[in-house]
Amino acid sequence: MSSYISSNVSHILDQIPQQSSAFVFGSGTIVASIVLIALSHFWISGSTKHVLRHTPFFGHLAFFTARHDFMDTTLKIAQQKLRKQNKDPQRGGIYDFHTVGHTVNVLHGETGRKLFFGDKNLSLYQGYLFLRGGFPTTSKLGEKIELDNSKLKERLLYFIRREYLTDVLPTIVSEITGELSKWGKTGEMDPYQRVYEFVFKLTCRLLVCTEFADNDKLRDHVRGLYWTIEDSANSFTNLVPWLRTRQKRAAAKATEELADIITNVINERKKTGRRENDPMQYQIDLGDRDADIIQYTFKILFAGSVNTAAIAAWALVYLSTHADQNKAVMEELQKAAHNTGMTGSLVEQLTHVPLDTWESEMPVLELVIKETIRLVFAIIALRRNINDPVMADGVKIAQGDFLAYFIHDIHLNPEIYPDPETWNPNRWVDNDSEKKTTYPFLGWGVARFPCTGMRMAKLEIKTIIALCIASYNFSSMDKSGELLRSDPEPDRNDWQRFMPLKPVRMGYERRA
Ligand code: HEM
Repeated sequence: MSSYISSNVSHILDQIPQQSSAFVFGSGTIVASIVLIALSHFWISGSTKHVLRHTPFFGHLAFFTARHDFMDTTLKIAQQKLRKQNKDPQRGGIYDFHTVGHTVNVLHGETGRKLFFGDKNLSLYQGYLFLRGGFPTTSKLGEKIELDNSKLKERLLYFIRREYLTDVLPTIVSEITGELSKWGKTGEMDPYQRVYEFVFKLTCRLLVCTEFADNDKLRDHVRGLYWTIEDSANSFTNLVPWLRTRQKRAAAKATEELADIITNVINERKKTGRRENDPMQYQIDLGDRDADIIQYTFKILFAGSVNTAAIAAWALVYLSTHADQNKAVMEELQKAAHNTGMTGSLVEQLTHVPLDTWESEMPVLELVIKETIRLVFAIIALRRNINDPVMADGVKIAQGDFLAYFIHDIHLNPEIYPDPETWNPNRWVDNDSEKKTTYPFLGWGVARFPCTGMRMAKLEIKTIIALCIASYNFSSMDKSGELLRSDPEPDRNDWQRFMPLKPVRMGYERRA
C-alpha cells in the first residue's frame, strides 16, 4: 500500500534525535491533541531564541498558511531585538519558532548565510522533506528511497553538459516557435497559465521522456497528478503522520498513479525494444532500476518546472511594463541575430544563435532574469542537521534539528539593494553588493548548495523570452482589461506557484 510518509525514510530519520519539543505519536495522541487544542489560546514561551510566543504543540501554523508574512514578521522582531542590544542586525543572528511539534532555527544576516549555505553537516534534501512529511512515495519504490539528491545531481550533470545543451538547443527553439505559432496574430492570455503549461512540456521534453512531451493528453494528466501531490505539501497536516486527510489520500493516490505511468513507459520500451533519444533512455541504458527512474522523474518535475516557468512568466510581464528594458532586450537580440550572418526575420535568425551566445553574450537578458528572481523568488530555504552539532551565534544546533533561511532577508534588504521592491535590472550594472556582504544573491543557490539545473533553466528562460519578444509586442492588463500602470505585486505567500496577488492578463500583437 502506498504511503505518503515513507516508512523507510522515517525509519532512518527516527535514528536522528528529535527536538525535545517533538511529539511522540501513540495511542493517546488524539486525546492529547484535543486537550492541547483546547489549551492553545494560552501562549507559552520557552527558549530565549523565541521571537514570538507559541501555542502548545501546534506552534505557528502561519508557517504553513502565510509563510512569507510569518517569516517577515519574525525576522523584523529578531532584528529589532538585536538593535535594542546594540548589535548590528546585518551581521546576523539566530531565532527559532515552533510548528507542529518541531523547532525551526532561523539563521539570518551575514553570519547566518555563511553557516546555512556553507556548513557540511546540513542537508538540503532532509530539510525540504520536513515540509512534506516525506518523499512522495509508493510501493513501487520498495526499499529504494533515496536520502539525498546525489543520484539526481549525478544524472542531471549529464544533461547540463555543453554537448547535451548544444544537442537540445534546436529542440528548445523549435518547441518555442511551435508554441508561438499557435498564438495567432493577436490575442490575450494568462501568462501564468500559458507559460507554466508550456514550460512543463519543455521540462518533459528536455529532462524526462518523449512520451510525456509528445502526448498532450497524457502530459495534462501527469501535470494534474503533479499538482495534487504538490498542493498537499502546503499543509501542516504533513507533520502529523496519523492525520489522514482527504488531501493526503488524494496525494498518495496521485503518487501511486504517477509512478505507475512512469513504470508503464519504461516497461513498454523494454518490451517492444523501442528506443528514444531522451533522458529516460539514458537512464535505462545505464541500467538504472525502475525505482531510480521514478524518483529522478518526480524530483525533476518538482525541482525543474515551476521555478523556471515562474521566472519566465514574470520576466515577460515586467518587460511588458518597462519599455526601456524591452528595448534593451530587443537591441541585444538584434545584435545576436545579426552575428549569425543569416537572413530572414528576427525570429528566423534567432533560431541560428549558438549556445555560447545564449550563455555568454546576452548580458541584458541575464540581468532581467537575475532581477526577476531577486524580486519574485520568495523562498524560505530549509535544512536539517544530519551530522555533528553546529554552533550558531552561541546556540547549539543538534543533530536532527531543522534550520531555515528567509531569502528576502538579503534580497529585499534596502542596505544592499536600495528601493528593493522596484524591478530594476540596471541595479546590477556596476553593482557593489559583493563588497558589502557575503552571498548577497542567493537566487541560484550558493556555496555548498548551488542549483544543479541553473544552466538548463537559464537557457530555457532566455530562449522563451527572446522568441516571445521578437515575435510579439506585449501589454499587461488587469482582469477588466485596463493597462497596468505599475508592476503587479507577487503573492509572496504563494511559495509553490509564485502567482501575482491579483490576476494579470497579457495582450499580444505580432510584430510587423
Ligand atoms: C528559474 C529557475 C530556478 C531557480 C530560480 C532555481 C533556484 C534554486 C536554488 C535557490 C536552489 C538552492 C536552494 C537552497 O539552497 O535551499 C536550487 C537547488 C536545486 N535546483 Fe534549482 N532553480 C531553478 C531551476 C532548476 C531546474 C530547471 C532544475 C532541474 C533541472 C533545478 C534543480 C535543482 C536541484 C536538484 C537543486 C538541489 C541541489 C542540492 O541538492 O544541493 N533547478 N535551485
